[in-house]
Amino acid sequence: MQIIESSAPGKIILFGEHSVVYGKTAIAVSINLRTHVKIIPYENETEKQKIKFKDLKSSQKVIFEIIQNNIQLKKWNCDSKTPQVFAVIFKEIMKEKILKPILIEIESELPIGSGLGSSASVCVSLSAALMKFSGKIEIDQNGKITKQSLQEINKFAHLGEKIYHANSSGIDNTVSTFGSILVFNKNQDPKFYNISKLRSMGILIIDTGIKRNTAKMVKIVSDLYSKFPKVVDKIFESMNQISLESIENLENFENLEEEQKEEKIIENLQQLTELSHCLLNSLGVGHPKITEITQICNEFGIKCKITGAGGGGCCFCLFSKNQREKIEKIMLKLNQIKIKSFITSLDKEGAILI
Ligand SMILES: Nc1ncnc2c1ncn2[C@@H]1O[C@H](COP(=O)(O)OP(=O)(O)OP(=O)(O)O)[C@@H](O)[C@H]1O
Ligand SMILES: C[C@@](O)(CCO)CC(=O)[O-]
Repeated sequence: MQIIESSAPGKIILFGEHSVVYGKTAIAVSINLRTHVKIIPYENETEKQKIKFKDLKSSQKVIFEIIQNNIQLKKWNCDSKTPQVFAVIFKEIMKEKILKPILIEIESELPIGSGLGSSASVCVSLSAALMKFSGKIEIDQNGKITKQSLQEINKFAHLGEKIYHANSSGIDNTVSTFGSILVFNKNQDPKFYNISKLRSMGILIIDTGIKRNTAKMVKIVSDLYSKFPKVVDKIFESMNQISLESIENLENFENLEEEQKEEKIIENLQQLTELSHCLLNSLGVGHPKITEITQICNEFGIKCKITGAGGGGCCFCLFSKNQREKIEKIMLKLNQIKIKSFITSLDKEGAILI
């Protein structure tokens, strides 16, 4: 058997994190930082699967044993839920198939537990690789995974995401599976926009360095919602409206020249990200470090927003070609106070096999 390799992107949520869990519309985009999975035939040991987290400490190596086609977690000296996620996706995809011993390696370009969808990209790339391993994946004549197989990958990946946090809306795995600009409502079919609409848009990612856990942040919002349902629902509704406004914005300005049109769209998106950020703060998922970062960005007239669950992790600024100089100044200033930042861009590619 040959080595199987897959990858899937991380994401930022432009609008509607948290409210999306309650059935509101949100917008996410895939970014060009990816998680890579390798399945390597493992010749020496029989009846064993190993999974290696290249980004986590080497002691956090897990051994699975297959006993009568059932996966047992034999050694699990690791506080990540990834072994459990792997076991569930593996069982679901492999079903009754005879298993060959394999080594699975997971490695990511994404900061982990930081709002860039690291867990979803693990679930998606793992599902894609295991689908290939099981021989169930369909590839079209351009060598791409077919839409139908992507839908299956997404379904398996969502099972994994639900282990990381039970209340997963499915937005992170969906954007990681299909890529592009995703309009997501968990009660409707997903809709995608071509990223050529925002070809020149840059994204500055700023990492507070504060690790947090999506499940805990989702719980904070759910507690607030239980206490003040009428108030919080109004906040969710405003967030929903911001998403709808941004879709209109993407579809507007047909009468303008391409470049002017993109400038206008980005300008409006920036204003909407500021509104969205304030609403997230009101839900209790902000952090003093993010407030400090937001103020620095404001000094240069640039808007900054939380992405994902909040409570630390990463925040981002959207910028147009003309704002590049300001962004570089922000990066310099952040660097002086030891805050890491980097520039990335949209990536239209979702899950792929290499
Ligand atoms: N490269 C990786 N290798 C192994 N496990 C990983 C890797 N990346 C992420 N994980 C798992 O995902 C968990 C982080 O998931 P979590 O949902 O809290 O954050 P996130 O996905 O980065 O953020 P968000 O859901 O807000 O976008 C980690 O604690 C780890 O268990
Ligand atoms: C916080 C949240 O809305 C987004 C996490 O990236 C959770 C979810 O939608 O599953």
